[in-house]
Amino acid sequence: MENTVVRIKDLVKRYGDLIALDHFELEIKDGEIFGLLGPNGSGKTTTINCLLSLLSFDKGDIEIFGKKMTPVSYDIKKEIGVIMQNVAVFDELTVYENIDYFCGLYISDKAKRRQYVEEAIKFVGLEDFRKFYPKKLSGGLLRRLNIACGIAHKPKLIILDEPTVAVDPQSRNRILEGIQELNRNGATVIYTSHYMEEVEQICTRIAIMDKGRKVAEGTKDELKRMIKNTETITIEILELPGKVLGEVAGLPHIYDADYVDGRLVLSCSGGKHNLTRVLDVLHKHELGFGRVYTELPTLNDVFLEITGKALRDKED
Ligand SMILES: Nc1ncnc2c1ncn2[C@@H]1O[C@H](COP(=O)(O)OP(=O)(O)OP(=O)(O)O)[C@@H](O)[C@H]1O
Repeated sequence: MENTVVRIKDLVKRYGDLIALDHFELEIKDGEIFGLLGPNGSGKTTTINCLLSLLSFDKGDIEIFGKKMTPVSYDIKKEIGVIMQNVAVFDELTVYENIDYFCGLYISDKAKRRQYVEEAIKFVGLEDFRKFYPKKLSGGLLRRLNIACGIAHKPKLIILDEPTVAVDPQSRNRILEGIQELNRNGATVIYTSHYMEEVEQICTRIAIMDKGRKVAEGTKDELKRMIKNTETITIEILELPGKVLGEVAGLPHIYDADYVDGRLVLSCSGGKHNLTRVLDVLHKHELGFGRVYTELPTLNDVFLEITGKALRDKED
């Protein structure tokens, strides 16, 4: 369980003047679902491409399964399954033929290959689409085909680069459950995404990237413990006199209080009875209020606190 599957040391990758990876380090252990989380352009895809030796780099070392990774490390490559951001299948081949083609790159025994292809089709739920050509598949089904092509040869390390972009919720859930099942069956998984909810849902350990650097790493609980925020309280309230806002802001454990558009938002650090104390103040001043909710910190809060900006674009 504790064997190192991937080790990236001091990786530097430049595109001209742009430093895409800035002394990036990473260690991934056997059996992990490792999440590489970061906003667009933070260097996730560049990391994966360097890892796979698809891209040369300026400095650093990469080892996979304890061996140095090079463009001709075919013994390593055959143990890796890759599902890239852009769907890469042949339009002129059917679903079955596509999976058979990719599986055939690694598995020459025909009977074994037939079995593996059938297992992959079943795994992604494309049984009814065996003879379909990719053009006839919806975006979600096409993604599932892409995944089947990447995992049919039963790789020990599976790398998925944003596999759920532009995928409907049903296919998205299926993909996430599928990744967890592959992991339960023994595969180590690297999963890149800028969707923090997905990473929170399935990843056992997470590295957060920004501008080619690793800004934080740990389990999701460890990451959340790194920041000041432990709870955000929101109270819908029509009117809030300035002196009451001041009183609330002065309560213990509240380090930020904001009242905008009828919403009082309080950031708390530690403490057990923050909400009760706030409501006591409102009662004392006989102020009515609407909905009240409290939220635990998210990975976005972690990113926000470390980098000063939100993790993902609004349109996502
Ligand atoms: N071929 C290239 N030539 C020049 N710059 C590039 C190239 N590929 C990537 N970059 C730049 O390198 C940086 C890292 O890009 P990369 O695609 O690795 O980020 P990412 O985190 O995977 O983003 P996304 O979520 O958008 O895929 C970005 O600033 C990007 O514009």
